[in-house]
Amino acid sequence: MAEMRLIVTGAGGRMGRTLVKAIAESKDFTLAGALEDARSPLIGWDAGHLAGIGENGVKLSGDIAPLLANADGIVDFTAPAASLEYAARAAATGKVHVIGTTGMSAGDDGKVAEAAKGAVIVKSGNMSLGVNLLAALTKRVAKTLDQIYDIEILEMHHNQKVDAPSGTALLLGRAAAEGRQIDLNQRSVRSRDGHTGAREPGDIGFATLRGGSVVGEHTVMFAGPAERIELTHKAEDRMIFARGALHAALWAKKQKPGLYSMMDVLGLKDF
Ligand SMILES: NC(=O)C1=CN([C@@H]2O[C@H](COP(=O)(O)OP(=O)(O)OC[C@H]3O[C@@H](n4cnc5c(N)ncnc54)[C@H](OP(=O)(O)O)[C@@H]3O)[C@@H](O)[C@H]2O)C=CC1
Ligand SMILES: O=C(O)C1=N[C@H](C(=O)O)C[C@H](O)C1
Repeated sequence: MAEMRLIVTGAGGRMGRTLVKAIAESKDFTLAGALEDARSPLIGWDAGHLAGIGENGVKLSGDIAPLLANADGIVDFTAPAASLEYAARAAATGKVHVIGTTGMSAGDDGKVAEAAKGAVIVKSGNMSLGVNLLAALTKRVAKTLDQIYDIEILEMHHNQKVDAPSGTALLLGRAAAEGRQIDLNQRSVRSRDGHTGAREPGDIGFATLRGGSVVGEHTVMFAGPAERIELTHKAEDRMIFARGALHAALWAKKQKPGLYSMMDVLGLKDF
């Protein structure tokens, strides 16, 4: 089988460097380009060097246009504005676009859905098998237990993370809401401070911790009378996200244009 040629965006970032390494470790992919913001001081640096695997001859560039003709897809862990631009480029050229970027607004999600009319887009707040399995379990438990069990989602990440709650926490919240057949937007409590009053039954609460070098930890709690059920995932290495994203890219190559999630990729939608 021919290798899939992938452009990695944000190639100087934590996930970009991990993706460059994951691509080098797999026989299924070739690095077709490495991008950073055009104003980045990393433009011109060697992507392999930055990833700690030795020079690979792919220099970081600030312009995706000339790279697209020789690529099958884009793997993108950057920032919301950048991912919207790459989604539009993917749609215009019919390339696969795997989006791991979190912190997008509802309006941003609408633009991604629009772009997915012309491209196969896989977007997920977490590309790991473990978290997507956790989401499937969360949905099932939320459906089984009645509303007397309060749902709270706790996450912790490293001190450089810029968005909260994490994309994963929101993904787990949506899974819980789906299990309970409620609208997360109507029932989510993102922060508590001061005299908040008692907890409203049926709300889904989010709590955020930031510190140190934590890759990503998430717990969904079902707190009932005299007992508590907790489902937890702890990411120990960003490689789990990178390998998930590459798996998604290969899967996407065989799909029709549309917007897909990792639950589609992993066959967990009807779990
Ligand atoms: N879905 C998942 O499984 C996972 C998702 N993530 C998400 O991925 C995103 C990135 O995370 P992380 O790697 O830790 O963050 P980093 O800040 O380390 O990396 C992001 C990189 O993207 C660069 N960038 C910004 N704008 C552009 C642009 N227009 N074109 C190309 N590159 C650009 C940034 O450059 P600069 O610093 O100069 O702005 C930076 O180097 C976050 O939203 C995070 O939440 C992370 C891990 C897993
Ligand atoms: O920014 C990160 O680091 C991570 N972001 C994703 C999120 O927002 O959930 C996934 C992972 O937890 C790491």
